[in-house]
Amino acid sequence: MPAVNAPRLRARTIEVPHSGDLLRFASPTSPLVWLRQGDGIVASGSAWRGEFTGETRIPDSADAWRQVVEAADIDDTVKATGSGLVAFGAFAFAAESGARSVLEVPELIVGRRGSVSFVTAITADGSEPKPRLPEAQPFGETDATAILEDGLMSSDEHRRAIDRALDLIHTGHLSKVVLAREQRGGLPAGADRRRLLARLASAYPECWTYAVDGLTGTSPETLVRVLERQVSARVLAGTAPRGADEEADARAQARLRHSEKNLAEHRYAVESALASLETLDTHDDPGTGLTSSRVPFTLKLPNLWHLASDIRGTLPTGVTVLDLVDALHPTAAVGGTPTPAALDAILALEPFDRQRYAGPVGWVGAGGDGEWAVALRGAEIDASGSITAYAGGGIVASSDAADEYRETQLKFRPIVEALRGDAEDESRRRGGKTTR
Ligand SMILES: C=C(O[C@H]1C=CC=C(C(=O)O)[C@@H]1O)C(=O)O
Repeated sequence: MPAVNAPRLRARTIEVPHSGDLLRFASPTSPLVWLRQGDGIVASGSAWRGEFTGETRIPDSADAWRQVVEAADIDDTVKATGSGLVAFGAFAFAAESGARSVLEVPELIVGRRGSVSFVTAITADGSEPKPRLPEAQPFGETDATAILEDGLMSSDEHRRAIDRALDLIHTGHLSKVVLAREQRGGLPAGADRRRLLARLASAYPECWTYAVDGLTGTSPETLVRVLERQVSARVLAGTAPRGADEEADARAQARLRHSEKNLAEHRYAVESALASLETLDTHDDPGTGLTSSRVPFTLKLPNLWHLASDIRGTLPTGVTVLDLVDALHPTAAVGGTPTPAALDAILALEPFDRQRYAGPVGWVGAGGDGEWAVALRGAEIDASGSITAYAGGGIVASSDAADEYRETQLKFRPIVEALRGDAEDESRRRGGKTTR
């Protein structure tokens, strides 16, 4: 286990009166945000930061977190989801990535779960933390808008990459590989990034709106969630465009439900998630008792339909949510099947570094609980405002390149429209609801 420079953190949580719009408490330039349906945690400052790279980036972070928690002095009488000592995290998709994987313990967290609002203050210098609700900061004048353009993977290159992936599938090297493309742009200097996050959260209220170390987006896919030892995960794979009117939409939903191509793509993803979680089921207690819905359901998002399956179980003794994140990543919803061959194909066929796109993003608590999503429908936005957005799709034997390209366009929509500044209007047009 790598030795970690773990300071003795002190964390104090208090309940506060209803805090209103949480985003008003986030930093305009380097927000730490985890929100769904108005609940969640936002944070500022840095009390401790761990950076990890390479093959062992996730287990190294799990070890580091154990050491940080062991050394910490925590007083949390609120005991709500996300209260107490918490680290936000984001991990690179690939071991070879140049992107840093991070765990970040902020200095101040403002959170809400249902009717409970709370503030956690954290110090690293031995001083007594003084939690109090800071003043809400109105959004800045400069909006976080940008127009994105194709990056290294033009539509022609995307088609060529899919043809090569299909060759690998037809010659028996792979059953499925998820190929992505990227788009690039830049934020105006001094932009208030909370305005972008507000549009993402309002257009996709049932998705996880996230911002960690510049990784920004709104994901429909729960990689894994542990609350009071209960484990849940939502596997998404298989996609169809929404219909233009109610009837066409119902037809699109029915077609997706019966599409052999999409059902196959989905099956690979569920099997990989179940197999990964079962590797942790080696403890003395009765086990995780994992269950998954036998037939996927259709999940309606403002921009598309997905096939979805929920997995549930109980956390084995001695395991934290970061161990589950390590076991699950990368699922076949973002890598492929078999995983090693799919990862090799991604490295060979995508002419860019995915950075933390399709990697795990979320938070971990001192008790090993936490919520992690797959970082989809978003972008890396660096400190200078330079943006790289990503979207991909699962390629299986019966995939069609033109359909796959259109699917990536649909998956770019949340971040592209929020950056254009019109996601709120779009959500209103669509009725703004995400439903099962
Ligand atoms: C890889 C992405 O989506 C994944 C999640 C849901 C459905 C998917 C699909 O149908 O291909 C992908 O597996 C992405 O949004 O960039």
